[in-house]
Amino acid sequence: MADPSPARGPVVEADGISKRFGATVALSDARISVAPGESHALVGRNGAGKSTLVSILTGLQNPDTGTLRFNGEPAPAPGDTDAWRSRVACVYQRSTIIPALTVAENLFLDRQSTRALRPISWKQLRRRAGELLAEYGVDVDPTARAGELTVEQRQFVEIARALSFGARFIILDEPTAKLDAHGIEKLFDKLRSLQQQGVAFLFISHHLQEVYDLCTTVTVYRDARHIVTAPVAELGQQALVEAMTGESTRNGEPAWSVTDRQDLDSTPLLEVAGLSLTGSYQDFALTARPGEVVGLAGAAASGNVQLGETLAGLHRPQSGTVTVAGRPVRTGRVPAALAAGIGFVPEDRHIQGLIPQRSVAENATLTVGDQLGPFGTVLPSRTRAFAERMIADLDIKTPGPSTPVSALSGGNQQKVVIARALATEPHVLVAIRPTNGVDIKSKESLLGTVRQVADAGKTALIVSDELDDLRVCDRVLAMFHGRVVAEFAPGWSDEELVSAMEGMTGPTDTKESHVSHH
Ligand SMILES: Nc1ncnc2c1ncn2[C@@H]1O[C@H](COP(=O)(O)OP(=O)(O)OP(=O)(O)O)[C@@H](O)[C@H]1O
Repeated sequence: MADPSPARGPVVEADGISKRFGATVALSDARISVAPGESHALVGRNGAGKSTLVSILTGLQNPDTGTLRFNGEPAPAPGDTDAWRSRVACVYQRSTIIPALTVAENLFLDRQSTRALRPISWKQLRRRAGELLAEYGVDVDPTARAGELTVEQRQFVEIARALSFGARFIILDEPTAKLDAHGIEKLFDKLRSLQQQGVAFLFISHHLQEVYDLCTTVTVYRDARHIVTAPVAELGQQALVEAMTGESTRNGEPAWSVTDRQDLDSTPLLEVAGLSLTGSYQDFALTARPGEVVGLAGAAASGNVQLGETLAGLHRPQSGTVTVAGRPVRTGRVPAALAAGIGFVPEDRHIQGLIPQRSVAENATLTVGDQLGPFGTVLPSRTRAFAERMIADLDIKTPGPSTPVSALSGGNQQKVVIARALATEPHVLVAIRPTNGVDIKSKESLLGTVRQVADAGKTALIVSDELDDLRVCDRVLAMFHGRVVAEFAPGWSDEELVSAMEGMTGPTDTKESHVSHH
């Protein structure tokens, strides 16, 4: 349980931390210090060493060098799980909640200690779960199955569980990656109220706006090193990006700004008509031409993700047709979608995207169909050449094409997924939240790559609720509860698009030419 004595010094203080993995230096003489009750952001490009630091701060890995103290005292011995958990709580981007179990079971799962928190009967378990949830202000029924909760409710349960071991310090590693705007708002409210109770946090995010919204202090890592720690208020966005990239961004126009595109009147590459999937979306229609990047905007329950997945063959719609380059595509089958020329970037690279033990080159070139068959271990030179080009084009940080993707940082794994979708030279690229977990600089080059694909005469569909993803699009369809509620030409304002995604479709200003209702 929580140490009742007042905190002596920083909740965590790490100094001179170095860590190598083979030839890769993940951290080099890095440091971090978080004061009690502080909201501290840690930012850096993909592969900067953030996750490695998290694994060291939580006792999952030993640093090669350096010192680590919690509340002024040396870190617990490796493997003393209870001692680590009582000093530092952590919520990872990937949920550790088990959907088939109740909330109460999830809360008390995996407790090795025999101390007060361990209940004996179901009744007691439920009561203790209720108390625990109340303590952290989490309004969730302890008897509900975790799978029935919303993404943010599940995350709250996870936060409550992590803190229930007594720590007053929590690490949140890209906690907003799976949330829509509404969920993010709720998470931030929760974090602010925890902070008022004296909980400090270390917040990792690629969304710099979130850092400004939530945190008072920011630390920047670059290439395994500590670059700067400063009050958020003293470091403008430009200075922050410069610290992350080591380059000046002055007069840097974003690489993905949309230019005038008049040449879009050729035959459609993608035609969708009357597409419906019960419970997800109804009567969806779209005609997209070569050279076009179309955005499919929408919040969590809008159906936009299921629609993108349907185009990739992952769901069989109840009705409707999909046509690529004039040929009808058999729906509901991934190989058929691939063969028809639909390239796909899935939402969850862990589930649908990658084979972790395989190399960067293999993952970048294998298609979903290939995954089903046997696999050679020798890299053909063509595969290697393609992979090397992609590594350069997408700025993938890896020792080389034969490195297993499991050794890559999260953002760099995402880039491999994109490379793979492009490997088949698809007519139509369907990308779901393609820049999820990708740092700001790589985001530019990645969206620039999508733009190039379209400029080369293909069509791209970006399914996302990220405004930066949608800004690259030639037009954006906004979905709400399974239907397209508005269409926007370039030049839309954040407010009007966000309102449309939230189901408020009334024209909010006089730019009628940008909004047409269906
Ligand atoms: N288990 C491992 N084996 C080999 N290399 C690793 C391993 N874990 C991390 N690395 C390497 O260490 C470096 C730092 O990775 P880390 O995951 O800490 O980056 P990150 O800042 O969290 O990036 P991202 O924003 O993409 O999540 C990367 O070059 C990565 O490839």
